[in-house]
Amino acid sequence: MNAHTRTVAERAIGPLPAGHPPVARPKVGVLLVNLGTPDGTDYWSMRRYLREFLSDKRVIEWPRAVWYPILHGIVLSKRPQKSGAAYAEIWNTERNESPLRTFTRAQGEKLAARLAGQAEIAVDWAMRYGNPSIASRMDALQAQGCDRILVYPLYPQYSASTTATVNDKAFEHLMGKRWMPALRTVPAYHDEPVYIDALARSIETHLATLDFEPERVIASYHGIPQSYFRKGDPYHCHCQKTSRLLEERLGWPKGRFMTTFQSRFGPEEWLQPYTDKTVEALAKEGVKRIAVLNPGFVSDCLETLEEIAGEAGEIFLHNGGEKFSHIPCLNDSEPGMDVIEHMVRRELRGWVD
Ligand SMILES: C=CC1=C(C)c2cc3[nH]c(cc4nc(cc5[nH]c(cc1n2)c(C)c5CCC(=O)O)C(CCC(=O)O)=C4C)c(C)c3C=C
Ligand SMILES: [Fe+2]
Ligand SMILES: [Fe+2]
Repeated sequence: MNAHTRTVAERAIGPLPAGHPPVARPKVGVLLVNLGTPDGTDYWSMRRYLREFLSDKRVIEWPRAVWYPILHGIVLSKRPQKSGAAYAEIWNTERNESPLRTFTRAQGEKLAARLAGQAEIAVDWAMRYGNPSIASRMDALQAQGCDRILVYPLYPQYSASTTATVNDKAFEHLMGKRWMPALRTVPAYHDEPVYIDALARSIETHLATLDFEPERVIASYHGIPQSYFRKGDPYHCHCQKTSRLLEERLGWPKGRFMTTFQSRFGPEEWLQPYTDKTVEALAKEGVKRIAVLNPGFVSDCLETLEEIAGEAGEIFLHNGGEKFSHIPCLNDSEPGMDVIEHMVRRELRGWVD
C-alpha cells in the first residue's frame, strides 16, 4: 500500500451497519472546464449555444431590460447563421464536434493517463456552455464516489467573464445537494514559470519550422470591454504580465514582441490595441513577415483558428504583408500537458499527497 492509497483508506468510512444505504469509496475528482461549444453548426444548435452563452450576466453585464430585447431580437436571429458558417470552416468533421471540444477531451484523457498511478483521482472535462455540462460531469464524478472536486477553469488569465462564471456554475449546481462535495478551484496561472516556459518553447519550436523569420511576433489575447477593466477585472494586468514574462524569457530585441486584443463583440470600446487593426497597420507600415500566438487560449478554437489563422492572416496579406504564421495553442502537446498537470498536482496538495 503506497502513501496515496493509505490516504484513501484513512478517509474510508469503515464497515456499514446492516440496512445502511451504500456509500462509495471516497475519491478526488478533477474537472477541466473550458468555455463552450455548440453541438452542431446548424441554425438551431448555434442559437441554443449563443442563447445560453450570451444570457450569462458575467459575459454581458448590461441591464437585462436593455440587453434581452437586443439578444432575443437581432442577435439570436442573425448571429447563429454567421457564427455557424464560421464554425463550419474549422469543424472537426471526423468527430462531428468543434476543435475546442476535441482538444478539451484530449487534455482530460492525457491528464488521466498522467495521474493513472493514483487510483483515488478521477478526471473529467466539461463546458461552461453547451455539452457536456458542468452539472452532468460533477454528478458523474460524485457517482464515482468523489467527495472532493477540484474545478479547473482552463483560463491562464483571470476574468469574471470566464473564470468566475465557471466557478459560479459549479457552486450553483451544488446548491441543491444534500451531500455536497468539498470544492476547490484552480486560480489564474498567468505568471507560473511552467506556463511561461511552455509558451516560450512552443514559440521557439514553431518558429524553427518556418521558412522565414518574423519581424514581429504578436501575442493576441481575447479582449473584454474597457468598462469591465475599469470596474476592477484584473484580466488586462494578467495578460500584460504574461507578455512581459514571456518577452523576458525569449530575450528578443525590444519591439519584436507585441501584445494585442482580439474578438470584439458589440458597440463598446474593448481592450486595445486591437489585433486586426494592428496587423493591418503593420502591413501598411511595410512589415512583411509576422507570426501570431494566442497565449490566453488553452486550446485552439473558433477565435484562434478562424479569427487569427484565417481572418487576421488575410488582413495582413491583403494590406501588403508577405508571410503570416499562426503559432498553435498549447492544446494537448507535452508542454501544454506539463502545465495542466503541474497546476492540478499543486492544487490537490493536502487532498492527495
Ligand atoms: C461580451 C462578450 C464576450 C466576452 C466578455 C468574452 C470574453 C472572453 N471569451 C473568451 C474565450 C472565448 N470566447 C469564445 C467565443 C465567443 N466569445 C464571445 C463573446 C465574448 N467573450 C462570443 C459571442 C463568442 C462566440 C463565437 C461567435 O459567435 O463569434 C471562444 C471560442 C469557443 C469555441 O467553441 O471555439 C473562446 C475560447 C475569453 C478568454 C474571454 C475573456 C477573457
Ligand atoms: Fe469570448
Ligand atoms: Fe471571434
